[in-house]
Amino acid sequence: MSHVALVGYGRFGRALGTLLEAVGVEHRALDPVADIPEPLRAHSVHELLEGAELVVVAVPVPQMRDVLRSLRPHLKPEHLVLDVGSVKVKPVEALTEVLGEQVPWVGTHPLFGPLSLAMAERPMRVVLCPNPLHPEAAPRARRFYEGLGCEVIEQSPEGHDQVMARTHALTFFVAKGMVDSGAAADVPFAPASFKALSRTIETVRADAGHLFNAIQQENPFATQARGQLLAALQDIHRDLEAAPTVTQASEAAGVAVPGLEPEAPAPREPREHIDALDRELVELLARREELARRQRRAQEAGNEPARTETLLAVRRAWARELGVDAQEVEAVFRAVLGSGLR
Ligand SMILES: O=C(O)C(=O)C[C@]1(C(=O)O)C=C[C@@H](O)C=C1
Repeated sequence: MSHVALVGYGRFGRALGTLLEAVGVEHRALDPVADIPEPLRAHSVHELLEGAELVVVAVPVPQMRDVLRSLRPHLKPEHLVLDVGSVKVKPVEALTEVLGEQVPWVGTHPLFGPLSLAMAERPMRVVLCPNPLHPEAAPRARRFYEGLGCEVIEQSPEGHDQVMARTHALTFFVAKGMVDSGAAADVPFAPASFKALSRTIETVRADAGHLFNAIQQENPFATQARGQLLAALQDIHRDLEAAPTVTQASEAAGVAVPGLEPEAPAPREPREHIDALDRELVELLARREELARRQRRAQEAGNEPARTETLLAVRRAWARELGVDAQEVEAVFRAVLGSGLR
């Protein structure tokens, strides 16, 4: 494949570059503000696009239209332009308006980012929004993403944004509420149920605001989803305040109490939990294999046996900490290190 042109080298552009490198796809990047390593840096739009087939626009959604306008005079019908924004209705409007029928384009949303890529999380999913102006663009984009190891889901821009309003936007909304109200600050311990949200809370804290604003303000369905959530929370709050106990409140107002509903799911058998855990173990082995491959590429050849001994000693210590037989755990890791999965 000819090289991929990355327009924008922020958090996502850079992370995508690493993924391209991992699968051996050459890329070049242009960004007036980001630090781009010299071998990858294009010094002009002309240099960026020359010889490229795929042009990935990885800029904040509010800048998309202007960036597309500045690229437009340099784009040719041989190019394929993809955006990677977290919302789809507005970027697709900008693509339609600026590139129209002349230059092939398609809207896409990779449902992963720098954090999940750094941890080699799988599956990597991408939503693709085919458009009638360029029916051949979606299959080309699908081939590109599948070549990177992604699963591709096709959706309309509206369908995509409706789902994102109820998932992405609301999760970040709740997480930001917890950050801003101080609820999530310096918790000394937390129950397991908090863990699912804690990653989003960390993302909200690390985000300079671009991601949060894009998924809330650039999604035409987010206002309504937030309003519905707030109304539901107000109702729940009012019911809780009005009723003396949870059980009485649920009987009076229909608040669902897990486990008390007649159709509460039956607890899973240990066998099913074991199957689920084993599936997770296999997924973890796949991620470990990928990270180990990256580590081998990054690190200089050194004293392998000494490294292995240190690694095993740490795992034996973890085993003791968790009350598992240290020798058994060592044997498992020796098997992993000795297998093709290392
Ligand atoms: O993996 C990360 O670093 C992310 O934050 C990924 C994440 C998210 O899960 O919120 C961020 C924005 C994208 O639109 C999709 C995924």
